[in-house]
Amino acid sequence: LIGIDVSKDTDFSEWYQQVLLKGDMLDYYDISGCYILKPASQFVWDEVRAWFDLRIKRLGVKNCSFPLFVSEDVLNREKAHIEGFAAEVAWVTHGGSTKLEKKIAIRPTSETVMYPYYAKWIQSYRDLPLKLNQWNSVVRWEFKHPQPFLRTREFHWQEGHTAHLTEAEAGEEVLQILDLYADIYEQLLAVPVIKGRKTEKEKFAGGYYTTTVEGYIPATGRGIQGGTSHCLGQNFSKMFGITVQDPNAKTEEEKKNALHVWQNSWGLSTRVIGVMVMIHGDDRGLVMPPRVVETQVVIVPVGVTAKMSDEDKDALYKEIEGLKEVLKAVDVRVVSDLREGYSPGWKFNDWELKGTPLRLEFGPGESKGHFVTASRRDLPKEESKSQIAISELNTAIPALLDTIQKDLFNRAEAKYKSHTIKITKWEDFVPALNDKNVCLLQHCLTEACEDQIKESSARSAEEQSGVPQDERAPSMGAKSLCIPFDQPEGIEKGVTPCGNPKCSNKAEAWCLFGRSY
Ligand SMILES: O=C1CCCN[C@@H]1CCCn1cnc2cc(F)c(F)cc2c1=O
Ligand SMILES: [Mg+2]
Repeated sequence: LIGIDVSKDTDFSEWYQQVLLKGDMLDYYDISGCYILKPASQFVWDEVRAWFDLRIKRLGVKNCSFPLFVSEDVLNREKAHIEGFAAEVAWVTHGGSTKLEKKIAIRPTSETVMYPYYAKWIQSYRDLPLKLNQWNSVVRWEFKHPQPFLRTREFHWQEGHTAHLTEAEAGEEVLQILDLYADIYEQLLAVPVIKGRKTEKEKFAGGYYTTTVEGYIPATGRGIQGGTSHCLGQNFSKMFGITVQDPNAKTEEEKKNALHVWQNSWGLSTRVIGVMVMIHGDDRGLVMPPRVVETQVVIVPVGVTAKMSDEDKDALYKEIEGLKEVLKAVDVRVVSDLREGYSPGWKFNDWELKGTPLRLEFGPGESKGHFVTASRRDLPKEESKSQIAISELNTAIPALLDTIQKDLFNRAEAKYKSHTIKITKWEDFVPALNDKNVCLLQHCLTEACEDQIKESSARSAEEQSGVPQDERAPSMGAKSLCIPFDQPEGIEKGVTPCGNPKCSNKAEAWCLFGRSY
């Protein structure tokens, strides 16, 4: 087992694969776009799930399970909804050697599976709000190069689907969920995100509007969509006939016209793990946030030499077990690495690859002085060591883990902020992208302009690099990431609104643009 043999800065995609493999987060599978989540990454997803599940239940959401399969007729229920996605649908065509009469789709998302039952179950306004969620996996047969966690053909996620009597009530919930998504990133994964609304071009076409949390990957300077909470308006309730009687209807006439319910749908996937790894990892491997990592502290015996007597070694190991108990008593997830035949240095490297936030070295010196030698994984080696008195362990270690969590977030936030720049002159845009920035443009929010910006930024990248765009690789064209809720100060009059010299529209809002995943 050797370390990472490429640098994050010079060969990012190779670095990412090695960090995940050598950090024991996943293993590869013979079907392209599919990966095995090993316990280290499953633990992260389980922590995210427990945290989110508790909070959506407080909002009155219930979990349920709908079938994995969607009949062809049901999936194609509304051409409009599916047309742009047809190429991504995976189909079952045989049972054994018997060809099926009609092929069956594997769910890519569950609107068409669930909403016929919403129409059946929702009769009166007293059945509202209906709030159901599924923790499941879905399949999308992506064409672009797969990337572990970020773009996979099967992925685990949650998909929430709610129905409300009024637009206002739906709108309130859209934002409650978006806030929870932002909290997952910022509080659990130590990843800063920007909240905003998707433009008409980038929103979920079947919906009314899309809100999103947008992350930023410093190593590539690319934005990344972290999770989406859509208001579907009445689009799907009109498609599927989900109606209730108007509770305020007075006359028989009014009673007859049914109200179409207002719906939301919201999803967050195991993509969160990839974002966390890409942001915090370094050339020694994973760097894991204490809040979600399976093992927060590892205790490694040091100074155990061949000339040490067995009883001295046993005594030292016994002391280490005692230290573990002290930490377990304050809910620290701690292990000791007593493997024989491996040097301390080998063990240090192994746990650094796994991104274990804190290593405690304990040998005869520490034992005599009643302290441990602590090493923080998130700091450069030379700055990472400190001595902690054994009597302080039960308060100092939890505090130190909390400090590591906060420092990881603060460093990532500083990088995001310093690489988000306001552009007021078109000629500054592409150079800013090439400097690994995401850009705030005063944008007219028209789709035509977005297309223009995307294609001219892609073209100038090709001209500069001389390399044609690989259709399966992430695009070099910049796209709109979101219209941040937190808008910079007012729109400057007279400035080319959307960075598109040919645009003569009025600037409507500051819009975040960037190359993305
Ligand atoms: O993004 C979410 C959150 C969770 C529930 N779904 C919404 C919208 C999903 C948009 N979407 C996204 N991808 C799709 C891929 C397909 F193959 C397909 F048939 C349909 C879709 C599709 O509708
Ligand atoms: Mg897609």
